Amino acid sequence: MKVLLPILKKYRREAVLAPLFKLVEALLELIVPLIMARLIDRGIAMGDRGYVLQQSALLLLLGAAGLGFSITAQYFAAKAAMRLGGELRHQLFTKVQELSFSQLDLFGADTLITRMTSDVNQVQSGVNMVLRLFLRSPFIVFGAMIMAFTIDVPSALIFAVAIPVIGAVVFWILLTTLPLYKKVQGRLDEIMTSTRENLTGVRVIRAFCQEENERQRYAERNAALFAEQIRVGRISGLMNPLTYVLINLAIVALIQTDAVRVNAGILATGQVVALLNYMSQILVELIKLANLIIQVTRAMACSDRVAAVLEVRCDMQDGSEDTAQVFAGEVADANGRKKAVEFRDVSLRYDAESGEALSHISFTAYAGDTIGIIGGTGSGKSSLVNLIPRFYDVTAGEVAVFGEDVRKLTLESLRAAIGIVLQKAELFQGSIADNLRWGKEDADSAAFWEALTVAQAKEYVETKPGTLDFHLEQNARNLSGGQKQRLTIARALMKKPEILILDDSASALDFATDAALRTAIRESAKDITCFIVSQRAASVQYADRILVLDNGQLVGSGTHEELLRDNRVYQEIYYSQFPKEA
Ligand SMILES: Nc1ncnc2c1ncn2[C@@H]1O[C@H](COP(=O)(O)OP(=O)(O)OP(=O)(O)O)[C@@H](O)[C@H]1O
Repeated sequence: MKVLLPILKKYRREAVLAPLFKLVEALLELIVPLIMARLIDRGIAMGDRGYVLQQSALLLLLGAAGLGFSITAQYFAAKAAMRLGGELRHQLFTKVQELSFSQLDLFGADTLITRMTSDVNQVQSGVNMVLRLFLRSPFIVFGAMIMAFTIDVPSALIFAVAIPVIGAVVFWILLTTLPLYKKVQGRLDEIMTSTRENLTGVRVIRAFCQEENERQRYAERNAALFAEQIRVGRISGLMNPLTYVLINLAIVALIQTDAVRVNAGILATGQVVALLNYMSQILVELIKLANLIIQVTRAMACSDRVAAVLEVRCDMQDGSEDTAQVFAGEVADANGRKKAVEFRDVSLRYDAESGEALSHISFTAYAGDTIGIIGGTGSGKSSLVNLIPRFYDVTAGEVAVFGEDVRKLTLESLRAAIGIVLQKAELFQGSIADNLRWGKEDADSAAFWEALTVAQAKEYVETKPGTLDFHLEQNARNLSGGQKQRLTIARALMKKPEILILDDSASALDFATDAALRTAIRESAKDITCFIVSQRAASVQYADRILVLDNGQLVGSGTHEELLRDNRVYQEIYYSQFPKEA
């Protein structure tokens, strides 16, 4: 509710008008049995045709007016609910953009997708129903009871007993199903994860003939969701039969009592019809109320899940200093060199349970240096470079860019100064130019071609229909792996960054292109500080300095020649790729 109320306040006109119109409709509905009673007792019983016609016309008028009020109420309720849904989705999207990488890792992409789609839809339809029914249904239930009292007190006492009993049943079902709905949504998350994994990895699944296993796993998850839905359905399915049985028992009691009272001349037939009518109205409204409660229960469970994301405060505080100014103000050392990146005794742990991904790393990269980072899989190479644009915060120590702790720099200016090409080439639907504009919004075609040339992508882009306007499909599936990588490198170069990080981003390139790429980068921007992460010794061997990582520790630092002479880990990596005899 905490997240819903402020949004609903913005649409208070619709949120107030919808229940009000429903209330007027309910009022008209409550008058109908009274008119029917008069029509029977005064019109039909006394054979007054004119009165019958007059009252029938009044009934028709009430029906038409009720319909009009109902449609207007539906309109306002739907409008408020849709606006709320749209705004919730927007807020979630904005929050997801704000959260740190660790927080995103903690939630996981799949649950975030379910929360932004299915959960928001549930909340939206819950709110729609609440606006229409939360005043109307109780009003009819209690109004009908009061009307019954005005007709006949002993008959009305039956209402007074039936309604709380039914209320208790509904309340019990509500309490029992609320936690179960949360479990159902959790199972939906699992299905979502499984679906996404399967769709994105379909080629690998087929290549490894894992279709049957995957089908099996999916079936298990689906069965778990089904079982959970059946459990909750069994309990909530009791709602209608139980309430019907109770109301019908009350109707039986009512007929029994009233038959005697009609015989005794205390009640007229029309009044009995009105009482039965009120009982039926109560039945219909209680069923609606029960369904409303089920829907609201579900919507509340979903709104809690949405609120859980919205209430998270980003654990990464933005700094206040501008990176460009810090860089301009930096004083060169005695050798005339400026520090670009410095790791001061840095350790990183992704979460409390796991071990350290990086332990006590210290090194300095000077402006214009090319730093190679090499190590086995999982040795911490990506973790190390991810700390420079502050994708994660260090657990201990300090990462400084241009001499200043990255935590003191504004994230925007820090990331604007860094071009990063990630291991997995992510491109977006749109033209090649659209993708390159991510690096520089107002770039012209000369800038595009310059970046493409350095990234060794010019030749293949020229062959594509429409060249810069060539349309990339989802995940750029109409490009090869190497073409995608070169385009992501060009996109990073568009920024003209001070620091360029290539995180294993030349792995799909052949050795000649990889070498040409490194030379072109060096020639195009002499002052650029370049980090090249790779498992290939050939990609890093010409770096000014190579950092060797092993199990999160910095086990070597030096030039290729120094490391080849003294460093066991580097020797192992190098000779595994270039055997000595070769
Ligand atoms: N987001 C994350 N959450 C938790 N643990 C992580 C995360 N990213 C990496 N790790 C862990 O940190 C360690 C170092 O991973 P990292 O990706 O930095 O290695 P790497 O040297 O780049 O490996 P590779 O060459 O295979 O890409 C690994 O044990 C990995 O499981």
